Amino acid sequence: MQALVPTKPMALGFTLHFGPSLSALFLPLSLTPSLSSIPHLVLLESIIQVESSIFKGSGGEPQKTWQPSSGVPKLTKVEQQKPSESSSSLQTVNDSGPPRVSTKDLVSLQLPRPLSTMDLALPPRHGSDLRVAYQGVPGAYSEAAAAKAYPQCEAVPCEQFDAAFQAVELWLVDRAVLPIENSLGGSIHRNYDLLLRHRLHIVGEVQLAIHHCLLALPGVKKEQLRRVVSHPQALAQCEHTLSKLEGCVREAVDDTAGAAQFISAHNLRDTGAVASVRAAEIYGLEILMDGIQDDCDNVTRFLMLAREPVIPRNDRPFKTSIVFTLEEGPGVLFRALAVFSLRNINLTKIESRPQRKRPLRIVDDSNNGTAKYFDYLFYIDFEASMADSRAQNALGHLQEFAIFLRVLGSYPMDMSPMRA
Ligand SMILES: O=C(O)C(=O)C[C@]1(C(=O)O)C=C[C@@H](O)C=C1
Repeated sequence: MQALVPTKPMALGFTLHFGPSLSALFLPLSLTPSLSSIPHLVLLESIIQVESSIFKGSGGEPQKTWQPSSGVPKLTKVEQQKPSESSSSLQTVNDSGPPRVSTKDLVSLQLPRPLSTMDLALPPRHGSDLRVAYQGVPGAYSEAAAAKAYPQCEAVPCEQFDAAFQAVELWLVDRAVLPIENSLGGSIHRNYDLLLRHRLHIVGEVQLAIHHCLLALPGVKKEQLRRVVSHPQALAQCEHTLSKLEGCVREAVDDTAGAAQFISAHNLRDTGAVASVRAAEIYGLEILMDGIQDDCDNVTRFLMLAREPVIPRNDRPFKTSIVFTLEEGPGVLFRALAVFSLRNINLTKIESRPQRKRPLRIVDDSNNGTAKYFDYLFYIDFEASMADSRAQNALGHLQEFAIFLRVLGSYPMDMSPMRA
């Protein structure tokens, strides 16, 4: 676990080091103007990475850099062997003529093999070389979601959601895992807005059971607390329990684990944090209360984001997320939803967000009291893959009358058992 410290040499022959120092090991990524003002370097590295991902090594994972000599055993002369005995051994120095290479030899050479359509259909890299951005500091639920989505990945903390989006766009990380909705608190609107503002693709989803604890410095009693700090969603999810803590005010901070870190760093004996068991372990806090969420079924759904989309498939349950806008008028939203119902496509989520650039629409200025409507963006998740003709036809139909339509991603549904 570490803050964002890309140390890979860039194409211009020097190393970019964005991480401040070792002492800031847990400092999350914040994209500063100076960092975003180096697009040419980033572009160069992007090109390298695009090229390198064309090749696959024998381990089944795309290699970061393809070096023709790296996996190839040195070709040495096979001594004291008659040619007839060494038909399967590769000889470079052969006095009796050029070496003969059999297919068996080629297998042992471990040359990169060409990609097949099967490789392309595989989910994106889940290997240990993947860097995954999340919002928060170590111990945040988002970090656990990143680990569930990409086991053994290197989770990269980011200060804000926006920084996580940009980190993927700038090739500083490979993926981002960000919360989109919670079963108690509802939608995380900021991420809906950012999905539209950025050009990333949803490549997967992961659902995480959220188990909140009330944490404090060792030895502190519940009655001593005058303040409880946490992420606003976490505070809302524990409303019932927290309202029973007398004389305690609630304060929102960027993330749950950040709240725990804050108490620990400032030795605050009058402050508690709502955070995870892992946050308690990392920041040396004690668990005063366990499982304090209002409902034991507290689940947050996270999206996995990447620069490239996954290739939609039909052989396993897929979900597709879209965003669109409509003309104003009676029944237009009804017609939009009907394109799915007509094809028996199940909708799993619908969300509307005001259009920032066009928040008000004057519909009638003939009266004294001018009527104004809000204009909305509609976000819909439906249970079908873009490889499914029903989905293609539904979106073709929607496109006939939607002013704007974008597919945010078509990706495998999270069917895994719930775990915290
Ligand atoms: O603060 C964290 O630990 C987070 O990962 C953020 C977050 C959220 O944004 O909803 C994630 C899951 C929980 O629902 C509470 C907070």
